[in-house]
Amino acid sequence: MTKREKEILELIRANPMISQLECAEKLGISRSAAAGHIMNLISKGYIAGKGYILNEEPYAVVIGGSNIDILGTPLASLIERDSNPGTVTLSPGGVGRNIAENLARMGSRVKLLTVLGDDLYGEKLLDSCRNAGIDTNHIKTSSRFGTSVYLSILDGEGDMISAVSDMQLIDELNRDYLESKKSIINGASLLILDANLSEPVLKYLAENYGSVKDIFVDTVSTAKAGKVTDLLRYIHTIKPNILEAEVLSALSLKSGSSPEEIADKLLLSGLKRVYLSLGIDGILYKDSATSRIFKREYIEPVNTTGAGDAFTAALAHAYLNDFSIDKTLAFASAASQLTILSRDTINKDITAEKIEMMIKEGFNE
Ligand SMILES: Nc1ncnc2c1ncn2[C@@H]1O[C@H](COP(=O)(O)OP(=O)(O)OP(=O)(O)O)[C@@H](O)[C@H]1O
Ligand SMILES: O=c1[nH]cc([C@@H]2O[C@H](CO)[C@@H](O)[C@H]2O)c(=O)[nH]1
Repeated sequence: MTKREKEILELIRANPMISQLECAEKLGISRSAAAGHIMNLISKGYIAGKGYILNEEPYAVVIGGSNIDILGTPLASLIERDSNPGTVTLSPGGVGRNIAENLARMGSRVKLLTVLGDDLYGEKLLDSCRNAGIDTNHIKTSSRFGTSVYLSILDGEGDMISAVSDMQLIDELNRDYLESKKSIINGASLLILDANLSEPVLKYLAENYGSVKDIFVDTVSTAKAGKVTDLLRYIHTIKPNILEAEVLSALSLKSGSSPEEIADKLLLSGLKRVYLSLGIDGILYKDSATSRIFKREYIEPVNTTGAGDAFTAALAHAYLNDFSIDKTLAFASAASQLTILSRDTINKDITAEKIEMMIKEGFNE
């Protein structure tokens, strides 16, 4: 398929009833040229029939941050305010990008809307996304700031001690860019956002798409979760950990609220489904009719970074494939477990089949 045919196919995918003239105008070519490309797409079998109805799977659109993760792990217990011998590794990261990569590796179709710097890290991230099977055609590259970086120090157990995220570039993921991707977003079966996005962008997406699309949100961190507090009514599914849920609900365990009460308060806002992640204690799920606690056996983590992102991706895969709530809980928890067994933020071996196997046989086999 030529680049031009690809562009036309994207337009038709987003709007199967689009006319030749509209295609031509959007691409700045003549109507007859557009007609020629469409004929080629028909003869190559990409267009199934009149009306341009395509035979294709539904897809998710992920809109969020991409980072290079630099993870330092000391060989012995960390000595603060000192230089610790250990290992330093680089891996592709960023919550939105991680969700997209996990989702693609699970076998779902996914298009990523993110922004990368015009530098080596940006190229590395673009490659990693392509290799994972993400549709990268709509990613923005900007030379205004460098590619975002996340720097984290882990303890001997693979748990994060502290981290700094440098993500100024996310401001380039702005309303103008998203307006230009309207047709891609409109064609999505599911919209997944992360709280790396700026407050105005989150508001714009929630207000414009919340009533026509199911929106999943990953709250990222306690520092960023607060950006979606006033948008909960537009959100279908959210997966905060307990600290992020405290920010969202303005309740706290310390002042006597239980995780159930915190989840209930979030549901009162109009949100449909809450997966409250409790770390090694598992997950509390709540919707207006159901409440469940789900916990798998404890496993010794290698690196817990990215466990939550794999969980959100698995929720999305389950949604796109109509899993029951029970199956969703088992699937998403097993996806997190596979992730914490990997040294990198993403377990490159993650597939839906591997996750199913983990559910049946446990992690030893
Ligand atoms: N050591 C462990 N053993 C078994 N399951 C675990 C373990 N750690 C995490 N999990 C599973 O992974 C899920 C998500 O983990 P966790 O609560 O650490 O992520 P999070 O805080 O939501 O996200 P993030 O990765 O962004 O910090 C948990 O709900 C649990 O099901
Ligand atoms: O503020 C942020 N901190 C951390 C991340 C990313 O979280 C991932 C782990 O869950 C990791 O890849 C990091 O880049 C982010 O996107 N924004």
